[in-house]
Amino acid sequence: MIYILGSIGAGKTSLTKVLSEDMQAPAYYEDVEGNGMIANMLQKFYGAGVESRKRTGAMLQIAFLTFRYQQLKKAVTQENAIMDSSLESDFVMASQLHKHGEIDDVDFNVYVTLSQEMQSNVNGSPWNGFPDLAVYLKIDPDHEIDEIQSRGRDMEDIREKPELVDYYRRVNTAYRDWAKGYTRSSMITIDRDRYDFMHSAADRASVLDQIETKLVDLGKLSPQAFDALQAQHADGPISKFA
Ligand SMILES: Nc1ncnc2c1ncn2[C@@H]1O[C@H](COP(=O)(O)OP(=O)(O)OP(=O)(O)O)[C@@H](O)[C@H]1O
Repeated sequence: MIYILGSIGAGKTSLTKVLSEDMQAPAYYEDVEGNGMIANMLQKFYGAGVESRKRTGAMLQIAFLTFRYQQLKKAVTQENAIMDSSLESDFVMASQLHKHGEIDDVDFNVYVTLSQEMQSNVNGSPWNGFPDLAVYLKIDPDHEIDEIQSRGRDMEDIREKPELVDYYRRVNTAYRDWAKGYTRSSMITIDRDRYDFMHSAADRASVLDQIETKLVDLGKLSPQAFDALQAQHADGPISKFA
């Protein structure tokens, strides 16, 4: 299993798409628009800044947890399944809400217990329930805000809600801190300020090489399969994303 992690708008969904198409591997997405339960919760969560986060933060995390668990149960049975969000990324989000007093201690305790229970239910499955590789998309906070604005979701818009800037910066910091202490699997960091894997074919090939080289090191991709992918990058089928 491969987890893609990074702060809001870092490009997790895009990278998941690029990598899964390149490797012909199964992909699991957040699917904000397609999942009514999550979409409705997010509208409430973003609705009125700190107040709405306090009111709905804990229940939003339970909603994400439920959805993620449904995905994880399936993903653990597949080789190199790629997840653009995970129990791991949710934990980063839930922890920063707790740290800032938007989820109280009692609710956070329920959340952590439930999350651990879900994790333990998939441990022991074919690929042990934890990822083989975490890919961290590290992005500068100002660049991140540009990306969030340019995707144009009303609920995330800082022109409507300038106070969201603080929230975005806080999440960015939470991911940086998380990356410093992460030990549950191998991890590589992709510099999102340097590589634009959506618009540059050369950057895309470079990012894919970094990830796939690591998968070879981990024994999750054979050298022969890697060679074939390298040739594929040179031929350019992945340029269709440009
Ligand atoms: N556990 C969580 N707690 C709170 N908000 C979350 C959580 N997981 C996701 N979200 C929010 O849900 C929305 C998810 O949208 P989506 O996955 O399309 O984007 P993203 O997480 O910003 O990733 P990407 O890097 O692909 O842009 C974002 O606003 C994100 O902040």
